[in-house]
Amino acid sequence: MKTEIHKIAMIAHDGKKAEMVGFFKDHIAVLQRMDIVATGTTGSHLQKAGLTVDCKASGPRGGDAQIAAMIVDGEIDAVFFFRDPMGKHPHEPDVQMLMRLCDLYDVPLATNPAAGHMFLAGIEAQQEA
Ligand SMILES: O=C(CO)COP(=O)(O)O
Repeated sequence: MKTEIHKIAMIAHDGKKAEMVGFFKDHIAVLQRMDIVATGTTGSHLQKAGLTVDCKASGPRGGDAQIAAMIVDGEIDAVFFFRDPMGKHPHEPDVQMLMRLCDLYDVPLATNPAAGHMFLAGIEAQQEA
């Protein structure tokens, strides 16, 4: 696992987008120092909330797959993917692929806000050290 986190991916299913924006607001200081890539609709929510984000395609139109390719290329240090466990997603194979590649390439993957808070607490502690 990479110990320094510079570039992260942020992705949220529709039922989790409000939580993703709240999460961003809770951690605005540390997140603003990172390069952030996001799936399309998640990214536009984050942009509206004030974050500079590189927006890929919307998830159902291949955005998860684009971010998965970046993981293969070693371009992503951590993924925050707030999944909606109650939703059905037409691009579920892409979602599974992205998560599999996180495991294959040992990229930290937070699938809910509680894990995300712990990740960022760890990153903040590293940056202060
Ligand atoms: O569907 C998603 C993740 O699988 C998220 O995509 P959007 O951010 O474009 O809604």
